[in-house]
Amino acid sequence: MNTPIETQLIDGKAFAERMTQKVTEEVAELQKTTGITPGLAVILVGNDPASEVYVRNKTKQTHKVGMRSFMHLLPETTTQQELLSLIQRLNNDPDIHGILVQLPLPKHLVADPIIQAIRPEKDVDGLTAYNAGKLALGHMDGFIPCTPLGCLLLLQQEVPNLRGLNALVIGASNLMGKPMAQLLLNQGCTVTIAHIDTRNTAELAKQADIIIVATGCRELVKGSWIKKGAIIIDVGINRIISDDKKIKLVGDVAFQEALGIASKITPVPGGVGPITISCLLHNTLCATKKHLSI
Ligand SMILES: Nc1nc2c(c(=O)[nH]1)N[C@@H](CN(C=O)c1ccc(C(=O)N[C@@H](CCC(=O)O)C(=O)O)cc1)CN2
Ligand SMILES: [Mg+2]
Repeated sequence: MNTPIETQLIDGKAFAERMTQKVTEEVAELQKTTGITPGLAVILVGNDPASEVYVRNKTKQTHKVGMRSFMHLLPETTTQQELLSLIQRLNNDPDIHGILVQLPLPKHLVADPIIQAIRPEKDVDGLTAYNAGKLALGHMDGFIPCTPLGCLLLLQQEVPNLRGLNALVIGASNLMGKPMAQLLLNQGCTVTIAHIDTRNTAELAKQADIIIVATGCRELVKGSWIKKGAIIIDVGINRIISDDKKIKLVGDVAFQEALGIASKITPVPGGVGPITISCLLHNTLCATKKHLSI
């Protein structure tokens, strides 16, 4: 008989609060000992409403931990060259220790050359070829993209030894799926990556001890895909109109179906999302310390 098991919710919000508190203490200590305040520059091009919310939260939390925030809100009409010139200016500004270009960029801009223009020492999003290459080589001292780093920290809290576990990463973006797979590989997991052209994702999921999903397809992962006792990390954030006509956030996992089958799951909202910004602040603090060689 298929008896349901108790599914534990992984509280990302509480984890993020603890992490942010630690960054706050370290920023105060750094200021006391060196007089230096970490500075984070965030660039947002255009008016994507979700990006505006994320960028506003980044500014708010940057101030809250005692760092300086340099916000660049650019119009939709910004050209590739204007954006590259701004990045050059920020690269050379000694008050700025971290630079981030909020993604996605408007369609007329080509994201990769813009991201690659960021000096690797200020690339707190971990998206330059240098930092991605470091991670691919198994080095953990480069900058690691914030969302996969947050997922790894949550997983390590739940499962101290990940060695030998079967992990399925669904989604292969540079921001999430690819670095996530590298991180899990570096932890000793047997990693499979499923993506848009994968034909048997459900079958792969049934073999997985850990499923990490970041596709933007609402409720893609069904209860029937999940092995009993698996751990699910849901990175998806999809906005839907609920029966009572309110906007509701749902993940890439059919949450209700997963209950009773998964041993642990991150909820949406309140799972992975909040840790993304804590990891950004952590990376900015690390960038400042590296700059000071401490
Ligand atoms: N340059 C980058 N662009 C983007 C990144 C990134 O790491 N670097 N990640 C996402 C957006 N993002 C931060 O930028 C982000 C996404 C979600 C959350 C969050 O707290 N989510 C909440 C729900 C909030 C809501 O949408 O109402 C949750 O899941 O509980 C924070 C940051 C894409 N772009
Ligand atoms: Mg584009």
